[in-house]
Amino acid sequence: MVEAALSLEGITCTFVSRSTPGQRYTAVQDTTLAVAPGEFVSVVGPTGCGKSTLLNVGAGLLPPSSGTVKVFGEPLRGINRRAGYMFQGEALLPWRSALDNVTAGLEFANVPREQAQEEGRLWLKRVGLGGFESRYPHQMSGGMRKRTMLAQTLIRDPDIILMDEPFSALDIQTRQLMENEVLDLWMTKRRAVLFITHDLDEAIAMSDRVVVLSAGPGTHPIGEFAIDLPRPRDVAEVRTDPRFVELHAAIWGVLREEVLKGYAQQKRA
Ligand SMILES: Nc1ncnc2c1ncn2[C@@H]1O[C@H](COP(=O)(O)OP(=O)(O)OP(=O)(O)O)[C@@H](O)[C@H]1O
Repeated sequence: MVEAALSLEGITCTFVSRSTPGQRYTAVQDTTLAVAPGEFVSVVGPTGCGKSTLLNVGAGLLPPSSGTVKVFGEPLRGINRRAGYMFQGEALLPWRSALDNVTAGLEFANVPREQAQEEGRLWLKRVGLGGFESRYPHQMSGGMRKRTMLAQTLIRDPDIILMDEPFSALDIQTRQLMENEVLDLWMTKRRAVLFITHDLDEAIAMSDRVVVLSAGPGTHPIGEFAIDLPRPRDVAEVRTDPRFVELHAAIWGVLREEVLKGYAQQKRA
């Protein structure tokens, strides 16, 4: 069997309340999830169920209360250096130009400035931002900022790419363009991707496999679906494929109840 690029084994995450120290909340319970090298896996689940928590565990940003994280078979200690992480929100430094934001990771890795700048220009071109090197974040649209973040994440060529609802703030057209761009880049490099989304259409259109999480507390996987749609895919066109419709119905059958539970919990909170 091929060694998983990222493997979360029996992960439980319990948070202690800061305001009431005796109070605990188990967000994720006994979750096992693996991504093979070159595989694109999406995790879907109701809002607040623990998707970001799991991704933070995989990134090494949050040590689990129990369970093991392995990266290419090695137990993870500290930050996952083989992973690139694209966050949900804005993660650009406002005082740096697009180019200087993209090259930040290379700078921290002590890559000589000239080489970093050359690679940065290349990556900005790849994400459709050739000519926008000197723009500052406040001078760019939301879509341009997301493209810059994508280049910033991919420039270090990580073996594992962790993405937390990267396009949720974008309008649907820009979002689909970016989803296709990510798929094109992924097809050329075939890195392991763990992609978090609450959008089932996006998950099916992008992935090889979709994992469904239960509502919290004690979130855990309750379903797993292989997405056998042919590649290359266009995320807009693939939605009309009868197999897509079939998969959507099957996954929604599992997810629907959990979404309702998650919604009811949020209303109570
Ligand atoms: N550091 C923390 N301390 C206390 N509780 C936390 C902490 N981090 C997350 N939680 C709680 O754990 C649960 C899961 O949060 P998480 O952000 O992982 O959910 P999510 O599925 O990514 O949510 P969304 O879909 O809204 O982005 C939530 O109830 C959240 O309030």
